[in-house]
Amino acid sequence: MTQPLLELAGIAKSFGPIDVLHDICLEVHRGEVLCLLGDNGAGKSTLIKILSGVHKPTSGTVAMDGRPVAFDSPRDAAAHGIATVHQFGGTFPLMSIGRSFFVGAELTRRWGPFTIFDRRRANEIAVRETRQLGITRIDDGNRLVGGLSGGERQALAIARAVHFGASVLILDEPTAALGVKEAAHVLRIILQARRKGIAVILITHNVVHALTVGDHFAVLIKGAKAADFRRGEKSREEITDLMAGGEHMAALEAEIESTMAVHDDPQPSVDA
Ligand SMILES: Nc1ncnc2c1ncn2[C@@H]1O[C@H](COP(=O)(O)OP(=O)(O)OP(=O)(O)O)[C@@H](O)[C@H]1O
Repeated sequence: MTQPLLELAGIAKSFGPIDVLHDICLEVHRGEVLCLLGDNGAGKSTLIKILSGVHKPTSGTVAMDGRPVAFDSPRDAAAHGIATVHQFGGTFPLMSIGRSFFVGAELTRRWGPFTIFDRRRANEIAVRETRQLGITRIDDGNRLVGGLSGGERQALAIARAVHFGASVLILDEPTAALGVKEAAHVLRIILQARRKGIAVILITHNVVHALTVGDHFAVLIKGAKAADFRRGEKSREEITDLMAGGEHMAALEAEIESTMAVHDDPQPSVDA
């Protein structure tokens, strides 16, 4: 296989006496979707915070294109091409679409002796880039971000990351708060980003969503990598069990069903 775009070797993270991540080794390639799976508290957010420059690892190395990198801040990680989109798109509800698209990288133009924000061009680009991802309902860059649906906000945030040249796109639970149709749209956008050669890291609790778009899967259990496999190597049931920390969900399901059966049993009728 080609050289990974992103390579984690022996990453560990402790917060004081609390060891949260242990010896995580992972490779992410261009044009692939890595699904990072795991139960609540498994360490997924901590790992992506290391990748997005929020936390520094206690030990271990991160390399991009074979060269070690260390991120001093989220801005530094972004400068290395790592974009992180959070559950609600991380956008600003009271800003217009165009302005939020260019936040931190304002497009300007001259107006007499002044330099001012180029609202018309910003709106034009934001709308065009988002529409290119198939969100055709976004047609006016002056609209407030707060008026967009959850899926549209995700699309806007992903379009922004793509526009600013992200090579790694980290999506933290992008479909968690969405209905079926909107989630499908976001999954389609993830595939579009993959087609552009972007390495996508998708954090999700939804096995169906992961299986729909994932090429590669890593499961964290209690801060350690418990499994690392490629599409087709494990069944949905096996993945669900792994995500539940290795406990057999099938056994739990059978238990629930038998309890429900007792409750559903029709009461014997008492004839007077
Ligand atoms: N700053 C911190 N200080 C101490 N402990 C922390 C800190 N951040 C995270 N932890 C602990 O690390 C563990 C992993 O947390 P993390 O948020 O990374 O898990 P997660 O897999 O993202 O969970 P979820 O799916 O619920 O978001 C948890 O037990 C959490 O309490």
